Parts: sequence; C-alpha cells; structure tokens
Amino acid sequence: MAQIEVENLTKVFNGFRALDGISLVVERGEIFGFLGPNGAGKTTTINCCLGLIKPTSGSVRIAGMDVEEKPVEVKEICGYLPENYGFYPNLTARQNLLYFSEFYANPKDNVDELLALVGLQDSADKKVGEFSRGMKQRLALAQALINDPEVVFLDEPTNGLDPQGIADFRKIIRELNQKGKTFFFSSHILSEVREVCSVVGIINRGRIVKVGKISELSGSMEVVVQTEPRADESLLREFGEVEYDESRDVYVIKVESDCRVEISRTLFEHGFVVKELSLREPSLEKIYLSMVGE
Ligand SMILES: Nc1ncnc2c1ncn2[C@@H]1O[C@H](COP(=O)(O)OP(=O)(O)OP(=O)(O)O)[C@@H](O)[C@H]1O
Repeated sequence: MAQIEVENLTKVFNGFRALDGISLVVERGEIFGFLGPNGAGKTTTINCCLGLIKPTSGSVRIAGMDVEEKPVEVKEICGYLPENYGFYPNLTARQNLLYFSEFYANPKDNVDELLALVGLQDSADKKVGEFSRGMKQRLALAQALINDPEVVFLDEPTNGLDPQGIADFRKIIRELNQKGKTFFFSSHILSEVREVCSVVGIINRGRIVKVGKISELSGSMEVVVQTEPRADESLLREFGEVEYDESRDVYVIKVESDCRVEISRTLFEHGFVVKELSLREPSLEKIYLSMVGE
C-alpha cells in the first residue's frame, strides 16, 4: 500500500523551477533513499510532502490523505528531521523534547525512552547549548520521533555524526522500520543510502531521473571467469550474455544472480581449471554519476 504518493509536483520560486513535475510512490514499510546533488530539490520535495510549503502545481498524499486538504492530520502522523533544526539552547534535552511534544494533539509520554533510543540518556538534563553537533543531531532524531510517526522524513540525517554515531543511527532506522515505520531518507551520500535503503530515487535539477530497487538500478551483476586453457564461450552462454575481454583474457558474463557454483561445476565437468571466478557487484556510484552527470 502506498504511504507517500507524489504526483506531478512542481515548485517555482521567483521564476526558477526547483521541482519540475516529479512523481514518485513510497510503499508502506519502505526505506526510500532520495539521492541527489546539492540544490537538486530534495528539501523542497520534503517541504511539499509535509505541507510546509505550497506546491505551484501537483499534489502529495500521505497515507491516502491529500496534504493540502488535511495539513494537520498529515503532520500528526509524520516525523521530520530537517537539515537545519533549531533547539532552545538554554533548555535541557528533556525540556526541549517535552516542549516539542506539546505541539501534538496527543503528546506521548515517551521522552526518556526516546533519549535512551538515541543514546542521550546521560545527557537528558544537560543544556542543549552545551551539546556537540553530533549530540544535537541525535536529539533531532529523537524530536522527529516524538509523535510516534508512521512516516519519517530525514533530510541529510547523518550530518555531523561520527562513524559510531552513523552506525547507531542506521541500527535505529532499521529497528524502527522493522516495527513498520516508513522512511523517506534524503541524502547525497551514496554509501549511506546503499546501506539502509531498499528503494532509491535519484533527483537532479528538479526532475526524477531514476527510481528503483538498488539492484535493479545498478544493472546486472557480472561474473568474471578465467580458465586454463581458455574455455569455449558456448559453455558459458547458458548463464547470461558473455563477452570476452581480450586485454585481461577473461570472460565477463552478465548474470541475474550469483551463479558461480554452477559455472565452476560446468567448467570442472568439461575439464577446465578455474583460475579466476569473481562477482562484480552492481555499482550505485556508476549509475548515479551517469544520471547526475557532473
Ligand atoms: N525559498 C526559496 N527561494 C528561492 N529558491 C529556493 C528556495 N528554496 C530552495 N530554492 C532553490 O531551489 C533549488 C532546490 O533547493 P533544495 O533546498 O530543495 O535542494 P536540495 O536538493 O535539498 O539541496 P542540498 O543538498 O544542498 O540541501 C535550489 O536551487 C535552491 O536554491
């Protein structure tokens, strides 16, 4: 079932088309990675999805509700970790979260639980003005979860986190996703998106240039084979399209899945010695750069 439906969304700022008719669907329970370079339109898309800015044309539905028709209801079920968040520096972490929880019709009594979830239980009574950037980022995640949202929008969420913070963050996202939350994860960091997201959309200059599962997007996997003596090409054709790379004296087979065991069995049965049999994983980088182009 679709949880986020963006249809032909356009946003024009003083004659500049920041979004140019984008459409995408995020299914319930998905972690959708929204990839694009700086200025591509990621934050503008999120702002339209949350009803924080009005699109020039097009529409967004969250859990079946039109964002312009039901702005309050949509905000009740959405969480948002913005790129630039603001906390009250003179209030403690706990006080900040309690304050933000009051914005919701049914404030949840879960502030300490959330602080523990993001690893800030020992800093709950510390003023946020004394927090490091990474601590504020953790607190921003807690704030995004304060209303126990069904859908969570994350805009460049690991900015300022150290490697441990990034690992903790991924773990939290995966656990919450297993409990049924849908994530819309905007980033320009490919490795991050590949680690946590099931589906990826690539946006460039206000247009969606590609959407799909990471494996689909990146094209087929390849198996590289070298045998002694050189095997007959026809033996390998049953596994996929075969090309012979003369410079390296290897066959490259485009395969649907990792079928190295079957390939090695066939070669062995025909008396060939396998010198190399490796799998080339799809590269998201390659597809991203070919789409974004600069
Ligand atoms: N309020 C605004 N007024 C005018 N132009 C805007 C406004 N907000 C965004 N833009 C422009 O729209 C384009 C898309 O901006 P947006 O913030 O959505 O990009 P982004 O993909 O989130 O980029 P980044 O990764 O740098 O945050 C940019 O060219 C930006 O300058």
